[in-house]
Amino acid sequence: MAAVIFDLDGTLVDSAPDIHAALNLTLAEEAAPPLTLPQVVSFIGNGVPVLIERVMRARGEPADAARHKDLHDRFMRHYNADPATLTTLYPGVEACLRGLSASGWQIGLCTNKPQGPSREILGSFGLLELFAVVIGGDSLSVKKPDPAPLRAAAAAFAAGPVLYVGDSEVDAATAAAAGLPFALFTEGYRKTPAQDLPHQALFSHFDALPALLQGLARS
Ligand SMILES: O=C(O)COP(=O)(O)O
Ligand SMILES: [Mg+2]
Repeated sequence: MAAVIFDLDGTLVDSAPDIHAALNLTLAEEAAPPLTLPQVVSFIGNGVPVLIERVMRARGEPADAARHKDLHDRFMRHYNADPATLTTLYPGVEACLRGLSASGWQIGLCTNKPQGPSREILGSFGLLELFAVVIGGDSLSVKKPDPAPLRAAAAAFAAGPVLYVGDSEVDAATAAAAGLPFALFTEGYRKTPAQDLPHQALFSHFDALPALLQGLARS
């Protein structure tokens, strides 16, 4: 039985608009100027604590634990209140996931986003029940690119090939560290040229993914 584990932000979903909205609600509370969507996209990938560090750096603020906690907690209140309204599935994602499930693939999620909003986003699209395991940024004491979260997701599956699908430098590094074949989705939040990231396959639309996964599972 083959299994495929997916990253979430920038891979299955374009979640930046909701993250952007929650960050700007947080900044508006202190009459601070808003961030642009491209700025916020560039901050996503390493989980919420790093997202907030990057916001503070972009605003020229010095590192400060109390300030970081205040921004983090206020952001999470806004984000948890509304994580899915502006979030969209990338084209072909639903058909791809349902097709993989129907043809016997086991499916998992490994994301640096906390489990709560991750589950809520998948649930809002009616897709949560397709996932046999959900590992979020708060599931373990470490986040991707540490391989532990991906290994924890892979451990949910019985013997057989386990593949990973993601969009970013973090995902490529995590797959390499975990020793899993990696399919890179090229339309997400990546900042590095795809050819400079370790990967076993590339794809720009989810219609192409099932055939790629079949090939990787046989290799
Ligand atoms: O929450 C993030 O920073 C990114 O999450 P991801 O691991 O789903 O890309
Ligand atoms: Mg991602």
